[in-house]
Amino acid sequence: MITGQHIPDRDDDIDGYEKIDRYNPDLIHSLSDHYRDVLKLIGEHPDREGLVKTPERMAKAMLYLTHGYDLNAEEILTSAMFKEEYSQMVVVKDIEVYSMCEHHMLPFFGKAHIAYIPNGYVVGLSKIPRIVDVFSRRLQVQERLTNEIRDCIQKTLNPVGVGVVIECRHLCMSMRGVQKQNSVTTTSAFTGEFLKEKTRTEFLNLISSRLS
Ligand SMILES: Nc1nc2c(ncn2[C@@H]2O[C@H](COP(=O)(O)OP(=O)(O)OP(=O)(O)O)[C@@H](O)[C@H]2O)c(=O)[nH]1
Ligand SMILES: [Zn+2]
Repeated sequence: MITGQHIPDRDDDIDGYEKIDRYNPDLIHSLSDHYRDVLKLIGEHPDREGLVKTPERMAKAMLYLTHGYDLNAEEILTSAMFKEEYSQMVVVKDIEVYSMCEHHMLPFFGKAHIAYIPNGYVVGLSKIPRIVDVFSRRLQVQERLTNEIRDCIQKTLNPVGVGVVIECRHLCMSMRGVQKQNSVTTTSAFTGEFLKEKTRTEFLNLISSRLS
């Protein structure tokens, strides 16, 4: 039985998710208590030396792995938009993705490749990987992650088009379940010019080429 349970204040709303005070010590304490119970329920001894600090570590790790709920992708993008007459495709590829599937809360990880064609404004390059983190550091499915990144860039930057390709390995498919060690899932989402075959092909060629 957990005592002194901390129920987070829910007073704000980002992207439809309720904002919590993620690093509130009471919340960490309450989550640690739950993880201590989890350890007992899987047959472990939470008081043995190696596990004494584990519930707190798990609580802090889980709060970190879901910190994307606290971030506002539109704010991040609008904080670094610059008027620029560049009208060719901008591609940021091989962006590391670490997320957790919402079905098993096991990691999926891999790479995102993102492109847009500016429409009077470019965005600070670092902001593109930052918005990948906003949406990936949540409980996700790969398809929704892909669409959320596309929609956020389209809505905020209003480019001529956006292309997003994500390739990931899902631990719920390799270390358990169907146990396929080498399968990779690819998802994609496009708007505007990227719906045309010529532009999409240019993007796909650019992300498959390697710098020597
Ligand atoms: N579409 C999609 N499915 C996912 C993703 N991550 C995990 N899944 C799947 O979610 C499904 C959940 O299916 P269930 O049958 O309810 O769960 P399960 O019994 O654990 O399924 P198995 O993994 O087949 O053992 C599984 O097929 C997972 O492979 C994702 O990002 N996108
Ligand atoms: Zn899963």
